[in-house]
Amino acid sequence: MHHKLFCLVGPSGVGKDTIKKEIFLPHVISYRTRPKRNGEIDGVDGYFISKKEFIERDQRNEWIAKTVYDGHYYGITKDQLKTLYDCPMIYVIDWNGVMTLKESFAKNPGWDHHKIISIFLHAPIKSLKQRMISQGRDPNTIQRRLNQAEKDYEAAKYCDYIVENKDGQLDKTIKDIYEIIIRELLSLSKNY
Ligand SMILES: Nc1nc2c(ncn2[C@@H]2O[C@H](COP(=O)(O)OP(=O)(O)O)[C@@H](O)[C@H]2O)c(=O)[nH]1
Ligand SMILES: Nc1ncnc2c1ncn2[C@@H]1O[C@H](COP(=O)(O)OP(=O)(O)O)[C@@H](O)[C@H]1O
Repeated sequence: MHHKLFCLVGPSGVGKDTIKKEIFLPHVISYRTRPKRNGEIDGVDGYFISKKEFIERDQRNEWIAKTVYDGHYYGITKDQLKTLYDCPMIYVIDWNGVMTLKESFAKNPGWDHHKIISIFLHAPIKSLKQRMISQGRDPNTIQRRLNQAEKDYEAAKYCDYIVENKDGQLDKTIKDIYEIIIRELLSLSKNY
């Protein structure tokens, strides 16, 4: 039996990575082929690898929950989820990846896809833009991510929870997410 996997889903700039770091749970750190942003650390904010390595590992079927976002590849290996045997984890992932994970869990004995809990983080598009500008992200990348945001918002209707991350209210958002996590973990213990 494994623990619950809390997936943070949402458009760029909504605050997924910031919130992930504030939640006191082990993180699933994904491999990615996009360049490192200022201040990002390899092995902490992601494993930054080349497209060539990603494709080679793909040919060996190593990835589950892989995706392509803005021309870059992202994924994790099944082994990275072994921590779930000991405790719950948190994972920043897109809706594509949540679906792939659910399918993969459903096919594997001992893995329960109901234990994948998706939390959609929402903020209006003008906040996304302002937050990415404040981070000093490159203007072209910001524009491409804002174009993609329309599509990212659609995932909200499929997620288990929607949390609004209002401007200047990060603490409230974190509290809301902790409440969800605690509620979900209590329901897990009741089911045992
Ligand atoms: N399916 C999948 N999506 C991922 C993974 N890692 C990150 N993502 C998603 O890829 C997208 C881009 O992530 P990132 O480059 O960090 O950009 P940001 O959302 O602008 O911070 C986001 O929607 C993430 O949720 C992964 O391992 N699998
Ligand atoms: N509630 C909030 N109000 C204002 N700024 C926020 C809030 N939440 C996050 N931010 C800021 O928005 C920026 C984008 O957050 P980030 O976690 O990188 O987003 P994502 O991972 O979803 O792309 C960061 O500079 C972060 O500090």
